[in-house]
Amino acid sequence: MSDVVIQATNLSVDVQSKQILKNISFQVLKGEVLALLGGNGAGKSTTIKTFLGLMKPTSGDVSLVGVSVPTNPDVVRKQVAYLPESVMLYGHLTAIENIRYFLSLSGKQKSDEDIAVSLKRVALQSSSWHQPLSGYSKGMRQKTAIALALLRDAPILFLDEPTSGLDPVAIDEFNRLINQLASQGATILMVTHDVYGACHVANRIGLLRDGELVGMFDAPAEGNIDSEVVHKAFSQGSEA
Ligand SMILES: Nc1ncnc2c1ncn2[C@@H]1O[C@H](COP(=O)(O)OP(=O)(O)OP(=O)(O)O)[C@@H](O)[C@H]1O
Repeated sequence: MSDVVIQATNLSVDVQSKQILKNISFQVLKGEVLALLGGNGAGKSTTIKTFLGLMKPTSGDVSLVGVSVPTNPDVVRKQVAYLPESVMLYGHLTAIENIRYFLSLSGKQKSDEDIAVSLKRVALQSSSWHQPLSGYSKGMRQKTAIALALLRDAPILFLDEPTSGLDPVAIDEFNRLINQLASQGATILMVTHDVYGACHVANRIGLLRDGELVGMFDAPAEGNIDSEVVHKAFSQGSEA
C-alpha cells in the first residue's frame, strides 16, 4: 500500500460532546484527486482541519505518506499546501512580492526564474505579475496561491471549495491545472458543495452527510450524474 498518500482511519471528531465526524475511513492514492461532497455542516472543513493538524481526532487517525498527523504535526508543514476558500495573500503586494514573502516564511529559496516558471505554469498573464493583488479576480488570486504551492514543492494539496465564485472559464482552467498537477504526481483532496464540478476534476467522489461517509464512487463521466447521488449527499438527516 505504498501508494497511499492521504489516509483517514476510523476517524471520529467530537466538539463539545457533539460528534462532527463519525468513524470515517478513506484513502487517496498518489496522483489521485478525491472530492468530498456534502451539504452545509456535513463535516467537510472539519475533515481538512484534522488533516492540517488544526483539530484532533477523538478516536481513529489521519496520516499523510504513512505518518500520523496528530503525533507528527511537522509532516503537514513539509508535505502540504492548503488553499482555503478565500485565498489569504496580501492585496497591497504583487503576485511576485506575495510569493517571495511567503516563500521566505517557509524558508524556501527560489530564483526569479523559478517564480516565473511557476506563474507561467498556472497561466497567470505576465502583465499582472507586478500588479497589486487588490486588483485581481478570485481566479487570478487562486492561480497565485497555486503557483506558491508549487514553489513550496508540496506534493499534497488540500482545497476547500476551490471553484466557488469562479466564472466558467476560470473553473475550466482550474480543473485543467488540477488534473495536470495530479498527472505529475500531486495528491489532491478537495471539499465542495459542487457535485457537477467535482465530477469534472476528481477521480473519485466521497459523500459526507452529517459527519458520516455515506458513499464513495468513481467520478461519473460528464452528464451521467445520478440524481440519487445528489439527493444522498445533500438531503438532511432523516430525509435521506
Ligand atoms: N469549533 C466548533 N465548535 C462547535 N461546532 C463546530 C465546530 N467546528 C465545526 N462545528 C460543527 O460541526 C459541523 C460540521 O462543520 P464543518 O464546518 O466541518 O462542515 P462543512 O461540511 O464544511 O460545512 P459548510 O459547507 O457549511 O462549510 C457543523 O454542524 C458545525 O457547526
